[in-house]
Amino acid sequence: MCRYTANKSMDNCAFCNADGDFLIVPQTGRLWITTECGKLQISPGEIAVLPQGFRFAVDLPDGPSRGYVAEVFGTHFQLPDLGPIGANGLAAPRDFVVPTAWFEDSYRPDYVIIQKFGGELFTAKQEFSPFNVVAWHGNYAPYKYDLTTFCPFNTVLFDHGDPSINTVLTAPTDKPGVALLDFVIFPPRWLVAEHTFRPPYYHRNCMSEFMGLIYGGYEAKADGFLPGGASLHSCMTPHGPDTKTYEATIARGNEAGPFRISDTLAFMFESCLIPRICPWALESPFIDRDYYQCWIGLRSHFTHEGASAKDGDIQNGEKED
Ligand SMILES: O=C(O)Cc1cc(O)ccc1O
Ligand SMILES: [Fe+2]
Repeated sequence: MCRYTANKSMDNCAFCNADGDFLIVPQTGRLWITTECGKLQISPGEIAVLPQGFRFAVDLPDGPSRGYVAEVFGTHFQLPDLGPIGANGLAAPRDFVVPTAWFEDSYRPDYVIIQKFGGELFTAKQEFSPFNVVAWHGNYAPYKYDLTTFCPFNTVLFDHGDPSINTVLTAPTDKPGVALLDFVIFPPRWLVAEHTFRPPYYHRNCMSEFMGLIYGGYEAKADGFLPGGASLHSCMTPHGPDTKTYEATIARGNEAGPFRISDTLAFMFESCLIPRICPWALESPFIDRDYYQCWIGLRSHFTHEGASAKDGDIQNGEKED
């Protein structure tokens, strides 16, 4: 999982990932992607999956562009099992779009194919465009998906559900319920839970969570998490809402009515693997070394008031020996 930035369209060259599948999440600037199956044009708010082995070239119609990419090995993305949700909900198969065949039959001297294989890049030269497929059929193809067509399900009475309820696509492992990578979104939606702390709970867990923001703000971060930014909470690293969000939520109390979270689109790549941070990222001047400050000042709002002390309870000020 990583972020990408690009300032130049690919010229007379194509890329091919022999290792795994790419999931691309643009945040700024459209991507016009030519593949062997045809063209996919994606805008921020849409995603594309470029499966292992397809050659593709990317044009930047809006100039400089950035976003996020996840890569999975040894399996492919699929829709999550809907379980008790039943037949319909979350991402619907009808909203996934595959390209229509498109081809160019031209002489292209010095056309370069860049192939990622075993984590290394190899180049080969040829004299023709790789986009010479006149027609295709089958069920292994690049595709795109518009995240606004996602139909969220969530709590309608109490408690905060696991974010996996917002899974758009999952790359499974052999262990049921444990994903190599879940692509989860936090789209505009209604919050209605009663007697519930509605933002994400404070937690640490066995999955590693890489988050990005496509537009707007994120419900757990009042400050410091901006569109285009990213956070990583690796396996068993405690995290949760920043102090400002926590205090604002507590101040609203139990009587907060239905509330619509609008103008926001955050997402998470959630993996059972532990991401290794590359030196390039660790040395980046853009690392937020003060990130922990967002939790400074967190204080307990719990009191013993109203609770009758039982024998054996430890009272404030007493010491346990
Ligand atoms: O950490 C996060 O912000 C992502 C997240 C959101 C949520 O609603 C519940 C759990 C969780 O990890
Ligand atoms: Fe989390």
